[in-house]
Amino acid sequence: MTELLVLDKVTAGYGESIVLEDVSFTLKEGDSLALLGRNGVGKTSLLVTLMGLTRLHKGSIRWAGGDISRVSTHKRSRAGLGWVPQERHMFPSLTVEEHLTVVARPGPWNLQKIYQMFPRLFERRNNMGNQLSGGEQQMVAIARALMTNPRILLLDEPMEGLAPIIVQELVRAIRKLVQEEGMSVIVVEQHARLALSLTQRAIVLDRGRIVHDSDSASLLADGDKLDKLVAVA
Ligand SMILES: Nc1ncnc2c1ncn2[C@@H]1O[C@H](COP(=O)(O)OP(=O)(O)OP(=O)(O)O)[C@@H](O)[C@H]1O
Repeated sequence: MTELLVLDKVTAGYGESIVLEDVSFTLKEGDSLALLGRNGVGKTSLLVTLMGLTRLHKGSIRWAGGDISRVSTHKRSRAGLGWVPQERHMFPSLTVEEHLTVVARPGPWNLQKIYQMFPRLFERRNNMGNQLSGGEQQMVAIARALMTNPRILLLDEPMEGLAPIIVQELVRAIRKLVQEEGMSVIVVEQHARLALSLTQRAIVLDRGRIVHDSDSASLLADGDKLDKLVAVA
């Protein structure tokens, strides 16, 4: 399969300050990557950099064969980068269904397919954005990104702050996306073991640099190493 995303020695940050250094990796269509590391090591900044919202000091980002290093966020989104930021950005005056239809772009993901993936959103389709639980908001955020028919989903801590029962529902949906739909994903997650169980590959960042890159299963199997790298209990 051809390369979908290629980061080549990416050094980026906010203004003059650098938070990512010399970051290189390649993903192919259908790859799933867990992006792990302690708080503040640059995981969110990496997703934000893919969307063109930091200052790229050095290196390049290639997407589907073209250089997008200097391309606007809007164009990256149109080119198939589906970003689900940590803040869920619900509109209180829009229903669930309106949240989905306003961003729809042609492709396999439509309302019917979304409601199959998230039956709870079908039940809540006429509820307003401010009448949803945190978990339901997260589902809307993911569903909204899917409605743009992206070629990759960038998920920033999708399980954060959610009740265990909802986490299970989300995990099922993300697993289905990755394993059955073949969706390419990068998932940033504090719950390292959960993220590793959902993905094929894992990259660990420390102070903006890649300090580990392997398949997810082998990192999951090496608990000592994982704990050292991400300091989970
Ligand atoms: N908008 C910003 N302006 C300036 N510095 C920022 C900005 N956002 C993040 N940073 C800094 O960049 C570094 C990396 O932060 P980032 O949020 O990417 O880390 P993270 O690994 O996602 O952490 P967390 O798990 O806490 O979200 C931190 O030192 C942070 O203070």
